[in-house]
Amino acid sequence: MHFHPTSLTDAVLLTPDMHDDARGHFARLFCETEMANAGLETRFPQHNHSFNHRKGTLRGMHFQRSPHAEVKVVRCTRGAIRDVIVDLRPDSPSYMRWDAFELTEDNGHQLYVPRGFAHGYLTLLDASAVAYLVSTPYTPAAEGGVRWNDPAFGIDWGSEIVEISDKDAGWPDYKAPHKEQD
Ligand SMILES: Cc1cn([C@H]2C[C@H](O)[C@@H](COP(=O)(O)OP(=O)(O)O[C@H]3O[C@@H](C)C(=O)[C@@H](O)[C@H]3O)O2)c(=O)[nH]c1=O
Repeated sequence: MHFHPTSLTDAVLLTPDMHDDARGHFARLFCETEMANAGLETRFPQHNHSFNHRKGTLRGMHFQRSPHAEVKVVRCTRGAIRDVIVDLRPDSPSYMRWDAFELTEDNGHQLYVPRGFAHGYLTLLDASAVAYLVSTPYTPAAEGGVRWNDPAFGIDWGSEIVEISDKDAGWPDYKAPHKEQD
């Protein structure tokens, strides 16, 4: 596994070591030791999967509020997606910035999404599927979202959105969290 820093603080692109032979290839998708050595989360009590019928399907941007904030490790298992993250940590050097990554069935890249980031994706092909590890159990009461076209972020999705849930189309404009008084 190779660990590549991204333009956003603490977000990491993981690329697998491919062991090719006459049968095909072998790749280690998750390694507790390598993740720990890289200073990354190693405990993932949930493993989720989502399938999307159509190219142009957008899911996101989602996060869970503290103390239920989650790390996610996202992989495209079929087709291709544009995976987008936004840093929503006010104390981070990359606060309010976004980045996008093409994750495909063929490149096997995985995106490590730290706690405090909003995450979403747009499918680039019909019948695209995504699997992701999650570090904190699903807690609907702690769920929050950022609208895909919120002018506060100006995310470039790169292609047309044709399918989105009512929930995701309706996230309110982003408001910076209140600074705690000391
Ligand atoms: C996320 C999730 C949803 N569900 C249920 C709730 C609902 O009935 C159905 C679909 O939920 P949603 O519409 O929230 O699914 P979806 O829009 O795919 O939500 C996911 O989006 C991506 C971008 C993420 O980053 C994930 O963390 C997650 O928020 O599945 C669970 O039971 N467990 C889960 O962990």
